[in-house]
Amino acid sequence: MDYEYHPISIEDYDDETIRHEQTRTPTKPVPLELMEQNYMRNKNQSSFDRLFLRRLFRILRLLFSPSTEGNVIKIWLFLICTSLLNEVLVYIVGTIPSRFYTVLVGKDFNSFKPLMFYSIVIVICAGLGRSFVRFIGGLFAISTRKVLTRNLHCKYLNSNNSSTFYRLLNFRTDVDNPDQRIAQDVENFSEKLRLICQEIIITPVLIVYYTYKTWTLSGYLGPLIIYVYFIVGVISSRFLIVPLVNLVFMKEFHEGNFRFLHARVRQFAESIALSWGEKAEYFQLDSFFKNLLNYQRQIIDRELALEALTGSFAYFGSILSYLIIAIPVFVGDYDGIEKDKLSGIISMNAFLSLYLIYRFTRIVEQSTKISDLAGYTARIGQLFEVIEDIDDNIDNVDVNYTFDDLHGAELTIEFDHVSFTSPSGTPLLSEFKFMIEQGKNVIIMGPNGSGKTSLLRVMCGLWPKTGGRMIRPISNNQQRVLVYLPQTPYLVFGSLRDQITYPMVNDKKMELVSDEEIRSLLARVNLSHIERIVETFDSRYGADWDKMLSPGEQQKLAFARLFYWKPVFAALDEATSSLDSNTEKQFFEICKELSITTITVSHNKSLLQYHDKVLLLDGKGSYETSDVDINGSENIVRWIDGTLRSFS
Ligand SMILES: Nc1ncnc2c1ncn2[C@@H]1O[C@H](COP(=O)(O)OP(=O)(O)OP(=O)(O)O)[C@@H](O)[C@H]1O
Repeated sequence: MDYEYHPISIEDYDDETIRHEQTRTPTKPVPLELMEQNYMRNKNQSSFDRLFLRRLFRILRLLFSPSTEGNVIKIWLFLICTSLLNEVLVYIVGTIPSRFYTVLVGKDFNSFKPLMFYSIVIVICAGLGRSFVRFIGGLFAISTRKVLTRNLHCKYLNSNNSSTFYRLLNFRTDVDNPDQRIAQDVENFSEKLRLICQEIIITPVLIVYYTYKTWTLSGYLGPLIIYVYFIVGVISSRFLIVPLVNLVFMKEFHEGNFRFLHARVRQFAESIALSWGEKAEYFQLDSFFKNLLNYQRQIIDRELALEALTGSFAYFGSILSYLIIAIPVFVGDYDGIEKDKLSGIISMNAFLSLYLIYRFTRIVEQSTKISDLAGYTARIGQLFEVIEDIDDNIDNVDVNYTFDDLHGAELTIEFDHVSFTSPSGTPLLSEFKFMIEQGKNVIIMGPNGSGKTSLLRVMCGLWPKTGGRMIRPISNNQQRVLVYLPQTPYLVFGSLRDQITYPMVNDKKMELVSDEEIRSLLARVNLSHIERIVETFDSRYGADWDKMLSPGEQQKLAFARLFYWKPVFAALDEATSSLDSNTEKQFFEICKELSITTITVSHNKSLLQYHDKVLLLDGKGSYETSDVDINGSENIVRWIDGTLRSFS
């Protein structure tokens, strides 16, 4: 399936088209306000209906699948058993006062002592029972979080199609803040689910039991009235839950933006401070925060109405039990029964129906938690759907070959009539026919925004094409085909050894890459002095790498990574922009020595001397190519200047 760019205007968004359209047609970024409007308009994305149930069942299926690693089923069964035991203990504790009453009225000291001992033991057990229910509830929440987060992580960053997260972050305008959804919404979901389950896990068993008991004492009318009462409660609370679900969804959207903004202040602290930008940041953060508070306030307003309804519902339940008892009394069913016996029947009846009603009110009382749960379910469910949608629609027209297919021949990356556009629909290259050959360095030049970096994105399979195909090699375990170095290197959240070996995934890095090897790589890129800055090669410096090294040193470290991997091709996207010309020369010479073919993006004509071919892009779809003739460097510069002038 080939991707096409068809920018969709926000007006075109409707429920059904969004998901399907956007999978095939990545759109230009949507401003935050429009995204918010879009969410508000498509409230059924976060509704409390069949979609909610479908998403919830999907999540529950994942949690309770026997192959799931989190032991959720075992913990769930354990929670049921502990809750039942706790219920029995609570019941026994409830009988203690009447037993004391009998013993005290009869002044029976002999029975008082064992009763006191028994009561102490039972009360301690009941206390322990309650704590255990909470403890196992906590384990349940952890397992839920573990299963959901790991599953999402796996789909987001560890799927067969390695660019799922990139497409999600760059092309999907229908999903905000995936990081917030994975980190925060899943946790909130797990916590709400635990609270609801803890409250009502054994309710079905108790309801069946007490329905039967009430039926035998008061006939079918008692349970029937209670069931009607419950259904009315559920239906009326549903009306108040529906708007709450969307508010919770929206609040989390703003929560995500707010956190992201704070993270950016941290990341760009120096740039902000050097541009005296504190006030601007303060006002921006404050306006985001106000938005967030606005939703939080709307939620508690709505919750007040919901709480008032469920509270009144609970109190009404206690009166209802007397109505149930009154019916047989006034209809005359109990006529002829002695008064003493009648009061016993009435009190038993009252107890049973009250208990049944209490169980139902506990369910209705979960309404606010259920509305939160529905909001989080919408956010997590939507993320699952979009990720799968991306994976189902991967561009698969390209031909990938491995080293084994080559039988010793040279590697090439071939663009076969490739066309692509920018996300806003501007054609950047049309019918592009070009071959990058092993051993022949290529330099890509052109005006700003002409699509040089985008060509590398297409080459690496990140951006979709509107036509054509590529024939390209893929890495195997022994040899990496391509390493990409951007202008601002990506420094990982780890140690010096991690910086050099990135993206190696191996706990045995220390054995695979010796300290000597690191030292020699550092020496090759003139960075030996950073050995003095770090404690050890394995001390982790988190986000501090950006501060510890100057931009030029960061670029040098990126080259150390390149020289460690020795790939066949290196895409150097302005990767030497902060280096002095001697270092630049030295690095291109090392690339040659290590047989690394460079695909360089640069505006710097002094780099021409290290390349064999030049590719000029005009940013409107056309391109020109030429061999770089070192002997006639003035000629090639003249040709480039002339061609670039003709482009504009
Ligand atoms: N994520 C994006 N969303 C929307 N437009 C984008 C995105 N990324 C790039 N573009 C647009 O695509 C066009 C090509 O961008 P690209 O980064 O490839 O240009 P470039 O030739 O590398 O520019 P420069 O010389 O400034 O580095 C630009 O007009 C840019 O605005």
